[in-house]
Amino acid sequence: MASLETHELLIDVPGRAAGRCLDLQMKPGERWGVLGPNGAGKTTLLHTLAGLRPARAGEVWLDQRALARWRRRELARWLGVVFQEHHDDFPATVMETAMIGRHPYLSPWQRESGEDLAIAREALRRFDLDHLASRLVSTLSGGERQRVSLATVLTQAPRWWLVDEPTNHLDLHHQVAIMSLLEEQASAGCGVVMCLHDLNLAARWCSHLLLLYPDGEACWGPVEEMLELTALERLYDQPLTRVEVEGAPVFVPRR
Ligand SMILES: Nc1ncnc2c1ncn2[C@@H]1O[C@H](COP(=O)(O)OP(=O)(O)OP(=O)(O)O)[C@@H](O)[C@H]1O
Repeated sequence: MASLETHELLIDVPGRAAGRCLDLQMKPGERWGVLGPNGAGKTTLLHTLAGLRPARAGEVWLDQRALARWRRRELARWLGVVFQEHHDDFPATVMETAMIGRHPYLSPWQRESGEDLAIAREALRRFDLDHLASRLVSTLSGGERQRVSLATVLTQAPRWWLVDEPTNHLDLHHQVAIMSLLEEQASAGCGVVMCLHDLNLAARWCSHLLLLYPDGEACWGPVEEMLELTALERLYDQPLTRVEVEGAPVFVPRR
């Protein structure tokens, strides 16, 4: 059971006095959405889950082993992270960037094989990036760069996807494409944790939700239990209207 768990985890949000300890049990096949207003700690949590940032207290466990006991290289095969910000200072093409996803599988001096290349090509095709394979990433639009980041993680083929705002910069077609891909990954036995700002994408595509409040409070559970109007209004400090569309809840901010 390659589950991702947090044991009495307190994320380290600078300046925050306290918060609720998180005891999450996230299982392969599940799609967790992390919701909360700006500054609530969504990215901090994601980075803590990835072992990129120390917790204030508690531990993250992956596959029944504390993250601290994993070797970095081994972890790189298990956890794929899509960051919110793209740092493309290094002049690399789209294909070269996607191929970074194969590095955890290669020894230091080993060159990528034809199979590695085929995996990267397929990931680029999946994100409509094949025609941009030889372009420098620095010349791409925001949405194209986001798709390169996602394609790089698809090339990496991790067991867990940790994605900070997957639909950032994406047009509607590509928003649905990435959410479908994450659903597909979960159906194939991967786990997904994604920070989202769009309540309606969360309602439609997530199996579980974690609500993070700015004061450090938190609650979590299956999506149908978490989409409670007053809890969401308190979360965003924003009156909302709930309607049903095609049997699914849709939340609209009230003016
Ligand atoms: N290195 C840092 N130094 C000081 N404060 C920080 C640092 N990193 C994060 N913070 C603060 O911690 C809080 C949580 O940040 P985080 O990025 O996790 O929020 P978020 O919920 O992802 O927000 P958003 O929705 O805006 O992306 C914010 O108030 C942020 O300013």
